[in-house]
Amino acid sequence: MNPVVKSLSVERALSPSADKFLVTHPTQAEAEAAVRTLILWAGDDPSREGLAETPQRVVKAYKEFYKGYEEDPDEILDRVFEEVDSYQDMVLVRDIPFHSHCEHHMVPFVGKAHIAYYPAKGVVGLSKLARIVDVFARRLQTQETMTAQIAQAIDKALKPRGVAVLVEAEHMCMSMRGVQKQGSSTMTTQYTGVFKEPAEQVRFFTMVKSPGL
Ligand SMILES: Nc1nc2c(ncn2[C@@H]2O[C@H](COP(=O)(O)OP(=O)(O)OP(=O)(O)O)[C@@H](O)[C@H]2O)c(=O)[nH]1
Ligand SMILES: [Zn+2]
Repeated sequence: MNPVVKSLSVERALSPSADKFLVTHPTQAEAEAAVRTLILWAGDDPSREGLAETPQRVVKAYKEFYKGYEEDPDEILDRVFEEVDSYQDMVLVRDIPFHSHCEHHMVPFVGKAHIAYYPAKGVVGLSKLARIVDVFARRLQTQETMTAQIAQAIDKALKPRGVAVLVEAEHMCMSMRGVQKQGSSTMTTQYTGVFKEPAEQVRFFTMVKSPGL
């Protein structure tokens, strides 16, 4: 057995949202040791001055990159405002920037999400839609999974007449390594409810791509 895994003493769920998978969570010292191993793997000396504190910094940065595992989308979307004078048309928040990491290479993919919904019983705070993007972006992801998860979370919490999510991103694993195609972008969409109608998808796409402020 891998000695790092063997030495782990505490087993606990990584986060409430990951409770399906009971994850063995390493200690900070174990995580830092793993970074030192990767520095050696890259071909450098982890004890030299410039790298001595790097494992500590990387582990701290990972807390930010993967903060989404500790966050609960239901809690974020908990507050619904019902007093909107029977507003029923589409609500669209577009150009929500995000950084995520692909689960295949743990390399960033960076882009924008656009989220629309048709309210049924009320609306959510606009910032909450942007927060939902980060909940799922700050995990190891595929773009497809992230797109679907954003739509499902909004659908579940708000029960709107429909949700549309469009995500566009550049994957660094396709630009800085591997096939090395800089500038290519990937678009993914997920539609529920009334957005399954092609005419609604056209309206959504037209609004997303219309000239901005
Ligand atoms: N569908 C999907 N694929 C992704 C995403 N992020 C990265 N990938 C792809 O995951 C694939 C992994 O392919 P593998 O053949 O297992 O790994 P690899 O040898 O590193 O592949 P190359 O990137 O082609 O060098 C690659 O084609 C990546 O482009 C994503 O969000 N969605
Ligand atoms: Zn990748």
